[in-house]
Amino acid sequence: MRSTNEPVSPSGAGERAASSDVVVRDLTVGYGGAPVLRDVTVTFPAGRVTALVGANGCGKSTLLKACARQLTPTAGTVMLGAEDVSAWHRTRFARTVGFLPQDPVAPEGVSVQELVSRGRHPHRGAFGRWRAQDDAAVAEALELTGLSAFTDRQVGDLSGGQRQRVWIALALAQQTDVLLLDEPTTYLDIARQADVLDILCELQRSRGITLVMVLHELSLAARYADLMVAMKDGAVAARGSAADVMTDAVLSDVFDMRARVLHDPATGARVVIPLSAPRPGRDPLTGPRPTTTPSPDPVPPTPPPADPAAHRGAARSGGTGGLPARPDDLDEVHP
Ligand SMILES: Nc1ncnc2c1ncn2[C@@H]1O[C@H](COP(=O)(O)OP(=O)(O)OP(=O)(O)O)[C@@H](O)[C@H]1O
Repeated sequence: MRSTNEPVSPSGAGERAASSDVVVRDLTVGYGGAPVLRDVTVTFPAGRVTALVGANGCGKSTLLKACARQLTPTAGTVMLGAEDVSAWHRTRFARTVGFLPQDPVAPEGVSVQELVSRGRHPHRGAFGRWRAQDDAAVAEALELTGLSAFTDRQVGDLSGGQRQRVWIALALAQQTDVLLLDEPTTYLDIARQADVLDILCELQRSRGITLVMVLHELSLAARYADLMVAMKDGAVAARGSAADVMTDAVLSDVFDMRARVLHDPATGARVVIPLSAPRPGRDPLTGPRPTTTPSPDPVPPTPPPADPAAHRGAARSGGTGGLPARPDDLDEVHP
């Protein structure tokens, strides 16, 4: 996969002006007449990276699908800037908005090159002619995703992670101003996750595209997104920077769990530590407490802090639940 320190060469779409905000207004949408989202209003800012986070089933994919015109709202609108996209011709929409669903299915027997080339369909002329710029866009997408050596392989023969990169390449080949990606990193190993997000964010910077991604890995979401939108029960529960959204309180609310967020000042990264629900005989961080005979050399209990103010702080935040002392280089983030 290509190093993201290299500039991304503009092939066709590279020098476009920044796209418009994606504005979701009073949106009610669902399946078979049953709403999943009710009166949702949220803006995904132009030329920025937004991460959509939230528990399984809270409506992230539904929101993305509505933005991609895969679902028809029963009320409300999706706008690009000041324009209601429901009125757009589908070719115009496909040239402007790219969408990668959660579990795309490749046609049987299709090669990597063929599938990625489908990203160029909206750009084909009146007679469907294939042009040099289409070749360039496909080659660039394959190179960016590290798939240049895979062009003749059948998509069905690839690993889950390789297949996911093919779908990302298809979305890149489409060269749209807006990219909506539903869990683009799910099947990728940790290095490929960072590669793909580096590439997407580099494209966002160099081309000014608007990127909206559903991400389950909160630490990655916090690291890469300019804006985080946390959803709960079909509504937006929190919206803001990682510092605003990645807090113990928001995560506890949105995911219905106890969590502790650590901030690494060296990298700016935020790391979420899920804590087990308090249960008798179970330490929230380390799991079950031994109930049998103590070891011959037991670790002495941690003495209470000398500073009474530290006691009060711990009590206000619900206590630390017997957590070990924080590493020195990690600052805890509080709401
Ligand atoms: N095609 C469908 N038909 C009927 N109900 C659906 C359909 N797709 C999703 N739902 C329901 O809509 C709700 C929201 O689903 P959605 O896929 O938007 O959640 P999500 O936040 O993306 O979840 P996950 O993190 O598990 O992908 C869920 O209750 C789900 O069962």
